[in-house]
Amino acid sequence: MESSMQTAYEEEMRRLEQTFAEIDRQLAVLQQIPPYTGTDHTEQVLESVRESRRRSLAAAQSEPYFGRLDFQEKGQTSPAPLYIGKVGVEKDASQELMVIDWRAPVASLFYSFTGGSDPVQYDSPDGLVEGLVYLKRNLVIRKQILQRVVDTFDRSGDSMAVTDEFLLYRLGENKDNKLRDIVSTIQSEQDAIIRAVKNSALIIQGVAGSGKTTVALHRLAYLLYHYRDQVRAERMIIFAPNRMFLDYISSVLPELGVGHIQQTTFADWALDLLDHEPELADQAERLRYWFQTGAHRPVIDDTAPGRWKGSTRFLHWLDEVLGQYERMAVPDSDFTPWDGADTLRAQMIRQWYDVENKHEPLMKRRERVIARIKRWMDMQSDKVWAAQLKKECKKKGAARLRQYTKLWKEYSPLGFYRELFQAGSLPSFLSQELRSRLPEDLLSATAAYLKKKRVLQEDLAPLLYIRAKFYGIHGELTFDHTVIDEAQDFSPFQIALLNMHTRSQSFTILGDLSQGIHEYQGIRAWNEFTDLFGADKTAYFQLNRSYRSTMEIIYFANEVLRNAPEQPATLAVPVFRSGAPVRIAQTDHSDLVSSLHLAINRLLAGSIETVAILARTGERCKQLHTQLQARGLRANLIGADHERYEGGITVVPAFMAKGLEFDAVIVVDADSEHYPASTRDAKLLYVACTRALHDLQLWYSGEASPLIADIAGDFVSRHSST
Ligand SMILES: Nc1ncnc2c1ncn2[C@@H]1O[C@H](COP(=O)(O)OP(=O)(O)OP(=O)(O)O)[C@@H](O)[C@H]1O
Repeated sequence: MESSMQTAYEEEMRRLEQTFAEIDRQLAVLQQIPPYTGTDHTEQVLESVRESRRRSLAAAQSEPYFGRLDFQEKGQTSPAPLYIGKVGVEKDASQELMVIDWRAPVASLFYSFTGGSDPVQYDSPDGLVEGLVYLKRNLVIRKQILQRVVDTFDRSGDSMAVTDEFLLYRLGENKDNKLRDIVSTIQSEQDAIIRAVKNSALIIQGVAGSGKTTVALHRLAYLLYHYRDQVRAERMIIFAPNRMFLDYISSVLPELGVGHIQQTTFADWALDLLDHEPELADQAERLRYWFQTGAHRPVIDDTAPGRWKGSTRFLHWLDEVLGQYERMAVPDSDFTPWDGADTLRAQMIRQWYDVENKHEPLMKRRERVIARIKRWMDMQSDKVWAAQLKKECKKKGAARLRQYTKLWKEYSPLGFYRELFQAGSLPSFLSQELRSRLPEDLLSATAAYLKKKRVLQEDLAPLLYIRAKFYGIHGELTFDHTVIDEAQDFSPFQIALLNMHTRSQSFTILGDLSQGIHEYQGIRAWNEFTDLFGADKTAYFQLNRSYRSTMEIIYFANEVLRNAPEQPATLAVPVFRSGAPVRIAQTDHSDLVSSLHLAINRLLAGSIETVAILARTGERCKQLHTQLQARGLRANLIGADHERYEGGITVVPAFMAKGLEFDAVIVVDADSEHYPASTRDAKLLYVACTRALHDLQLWYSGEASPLIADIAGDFVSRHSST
């Protein structure tokens, strides 16, 4: 160790000991107070504050901070060291901040500072604070042991740039089966997103591995800290593509000290709201259909059911239908409860519906008007004095009301939706002209599913839209903030629907158009979403640096995209982390499994811990998995319904691997049949390649995929056998 670093290490050891002593002291004080279990509200609140303090101090006890920034505020005579950790620690006696919470305004300097001798500033509650940075230091403390001290900027040194040394050290580590927090190495472009203001729809286009998912989770922790009076964790929601992905990201928020945020898939959330009246059609079947290769491959254009039903055109169509329903729902007939009673004119009922309950949702209006008719009927029966006659009138009245309400049918969202597609006579609120605007095959295919109470993914947003129009959206179903991950696979209709559930358009929407492999339901350009919010209510960010993979892997994956007929808008820029060249190998069909077995063992014998075999289809994965198991290799097979990602060796279809990462990836069947030269296939292969952190191999037999056939450079090595 150089002597200056030795001195730095010793200095940090002393500081660390003082911090531990203070944390221990504060914890001891808190632990001496017996937990309050009584019913007094004030005491309960105080106890919950103490409990959360106990928990955060306990977490800080083993790793109190990870960074130090020496900052001299304008007007001060010398720089002061600021220690930054996951939770703030104040010295009780002096209120001096021993550790600053990473989300505090001053901590933003630690992340946004990119070097140079010029003054820097941060936004504090009292206005802009200016000053000079003297030192940026990263500290690795594990289980109370100071393991590393790395200076990434030193004003007294030779270079004025912040170095990537510490970041590279972190990126070089292997990954287990969970995504982790990145508080110690958040980059300035990521920090800008994390700290962006709450009330705007943030749309983030980020290349594979740019940290989108991670950044979104850190942003939630930031919003909870910064807007603590306006947002609650229970009122925030994250939509992720599948349950396995939710499991994969489930550690980050607890690591950041955040709990209770709803994390779900759109389908699970929607089906809950629809009381599980419909059932989702078989997902595996659907994926098989859209991801097949060869002559039967479906064409994807704007008439694909997912794109059609996910469009704002369909939303407007539904609006027209619901408008018709609103106009025609009230029966155009007077109501006389029994012979000899007054008659309630249709016009009056209409007035109750159109004027007095105008602001209620449709089914609520129906309920209110019918309740009003009942009250009117009670007033009528009050005029009848003879008890027996009164009883008869009431009975008659109830029967006639039943007749009347039959004319005013009560619908569930599914029941209503079904009528829109049903063959035969049209419901009164659906004109022939309106119906004829739906494509014929869409009508028949949807009707066939609905007959069995089954729906497709793209039916869920329309159903929820009908639900909202029927019953409204109550407080508990509105969100303070909504995060949508892999948003390129969402439709404009879904986003419009979620906007109805989200206060102040407070969204973090993230995705990558180059990974848009579910184009049959997703978007092609981000303006399909920005148009919904309006340009002034949207903030657009781009993340182009990729942190997951080595330079070699990123260069290679970029070439795959370049070989597609449609050129990508942006390409990933790697951080300077070099590894082995991407290995393209020809393999013989007959010894594929033994080659895989060998290659996996070779990888595991080195520094690799997680390996994925990525194939084109679920069936192929099943086959390979069985054969590998037969050779005694323990591997996890991941299918459409998989709920957990266990790490180790994984066999998974490329489309299911989206969002995940592995130390090493072997893409099998990278031939011209499985990955022809189409943009769809290029995106799929890009997703597959960018799952790898350190090692990527593509194996093919026969003819190599045209997407990889002529990629050349020192980032790739070609082999005639595996
Ligand atoms: N600032 C950072 N410091 C350290 N690691 C980082 C940083 N940013 C991202 N990473 C790492 O890069 C990897 C990719 O992150 P993440 O999965 O959030 O990216 P993504 O953009 O959502 O990727 P994809 O679109 O491919 O699913 C993760 O291992 C994450 O920990």
